[in-house]
Amino acid sequence: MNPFREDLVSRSRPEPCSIVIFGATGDLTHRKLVPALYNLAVDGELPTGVRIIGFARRDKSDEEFRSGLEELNKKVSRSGHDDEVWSHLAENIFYHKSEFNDADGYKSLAERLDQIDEERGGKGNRLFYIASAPEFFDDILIQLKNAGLNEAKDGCWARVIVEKPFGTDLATAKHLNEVVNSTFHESATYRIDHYLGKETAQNLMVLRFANAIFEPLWNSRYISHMQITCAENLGMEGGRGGYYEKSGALRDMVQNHLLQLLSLVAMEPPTDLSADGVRDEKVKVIRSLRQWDTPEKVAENVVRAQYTAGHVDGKEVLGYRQEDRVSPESDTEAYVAVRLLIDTWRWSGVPFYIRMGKQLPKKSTEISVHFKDAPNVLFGALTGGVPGGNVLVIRIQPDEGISLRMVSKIPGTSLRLEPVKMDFHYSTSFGKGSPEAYERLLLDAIAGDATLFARRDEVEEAWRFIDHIEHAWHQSDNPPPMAEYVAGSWGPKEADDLIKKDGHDWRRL
Ligand SMILES: NC(=O)C1=CN([C@@H]2O[C@H](COP(=O)(O)OP(=O)(O)OC[C@H]3O[C@@H](n4cnc5c(N)ncnc54)[C@H](OP(=O)(O)O)[C@@H]3O)[C@@H](O)[C@H]2O)C=CC1
Ligand SMILES: O=C1O[C@H](COP(=O)(O)O)[C@@H](O)[C@H](O)[C@H]1O
Repeated sequence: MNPFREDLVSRSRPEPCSIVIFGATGDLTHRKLVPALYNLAVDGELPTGVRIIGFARRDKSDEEFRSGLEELNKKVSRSGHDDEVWSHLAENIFYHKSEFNDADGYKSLAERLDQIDEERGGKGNRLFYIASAPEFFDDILIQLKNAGLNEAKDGCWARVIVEKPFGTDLATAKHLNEVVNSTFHESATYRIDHYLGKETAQNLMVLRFANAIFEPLWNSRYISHMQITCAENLGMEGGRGGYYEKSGALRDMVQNHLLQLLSLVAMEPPTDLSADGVRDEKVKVIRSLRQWDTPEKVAENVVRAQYTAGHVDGKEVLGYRQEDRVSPESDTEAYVAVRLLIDTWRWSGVPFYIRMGKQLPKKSTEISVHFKDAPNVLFGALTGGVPGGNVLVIRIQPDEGISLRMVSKIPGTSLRLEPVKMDFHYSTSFGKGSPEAYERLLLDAIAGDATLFARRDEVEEAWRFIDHIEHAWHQSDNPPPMAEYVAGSWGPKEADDLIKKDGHDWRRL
């Protein structure tokens, strides 16, 4: 639910509904979606009368489906496993067996949904969650339409959540958008980006627009540059290599999650907090990105790399090209660093740097805002100054929080300066952990609030930017080279050079 003033946001209360999950025997449903619904139930936030209908092709009874979900919920739920809450939820879980392209399966789904509503007093609201591999997205949407399940009936609503990846380039994203919008109205379409559901990502707008002290400084006059880092200490575990080979770091993380974070940190204040009010401003940021539209510009502003064998968390790990389901000649990047410029009045001349990599020393995602140095006229003369004295760090995960680095006098009789840190940790300030991103996002979709979901134009603008880079890498005559870094290190030397060219360094995490 939108945390802001109720009278300023257009959304309704979460209502009873049937949530149909396509791909319900899969990993996402078991590890994320059902545990998220369970946690909402534990916190008393799930409206009574929410039903979950799993749709997949293998044979399973309702009971078998429930017990498989329960087994995993016990392992992964952030609030443990309460038998009473679970059994109440489980009474409302059903399984529907069908192939994604079988028209009869959707006809019988429609009948089953009506029957569940009739027996259990449901209203007929429907939330369709497409949690399948992307090659099935079209089929599922078209079959929903053919079965009339896309239409809101008798004062009820029908909405669709579409999982990532939302296309693999601009053309495929546009095609998918055509299919989605010919099936569901844009206002009933929820393109999920789980980074937008993370607590600190949501807090970005609050930090910027509910505190009078930051916004006056939030521009090229006071900010030297910003960095967005997403470090992961995993490689291609669990057979992910096959998927990753077709994706790579740029498409897997930058096109969606990291450009979404960039748009939140760089957008103008929205005129209101409605879904479109916020998304209108976010899309302007992505639309204003200077395009790296030649191989030369890509070589100058983007670094791609693969890891070689090394050690992460004290364990020996393989190089990217030796990973399961990865080609020994792979030209897929497991690391990317991009220098971005946003051609707006506010950000003229301020570089933004995004880096993302697998098999780095630790898992950490953060945004750092580096302020310009104070004039060097007073303390500089005595001490040499403290360059990079003011940095605001927004920790997205783990240890969610915000810190501000400032320069202080070291106690003593002489004038010596050193940076110190003011630190806010969610866990200690609020005394409780944050909900999982999927909890918040599922509840928002049930409540009809699309603020934290990507709109069609945002997705397409992001692909427009990414496509030029992918084109230079894979389709040009002089592709920029692939760099290397040792697994467990902080990335390739070329990425350090990229930021050093502007006189900056990556923040040490
Ligand atoms: N797993 C994760 O953590 C994340 C996943 N995602 C995205 O979510 C989506 C699903 O991922 P994930 O759960 O990992 O995938 P899985 O491969 O684990 O699950 C695929 C599901 O699709 C069903 N399925 C496949 N083919 C058919 C068919 N022809 N007809 C009916 N059902 C079929 C399978 O059913 P059956 O078992 O009956 O074959 C299974 O339920 C992907 O788009 C992925 O990118 C996004 C973020 C995180
Ligand atoms: O979407 C994806 O996200 C995960 C990282 O998510 P996080 O919430 O753990 O930060 C990433 O590992 C994966 O490759 C990507 O597909």
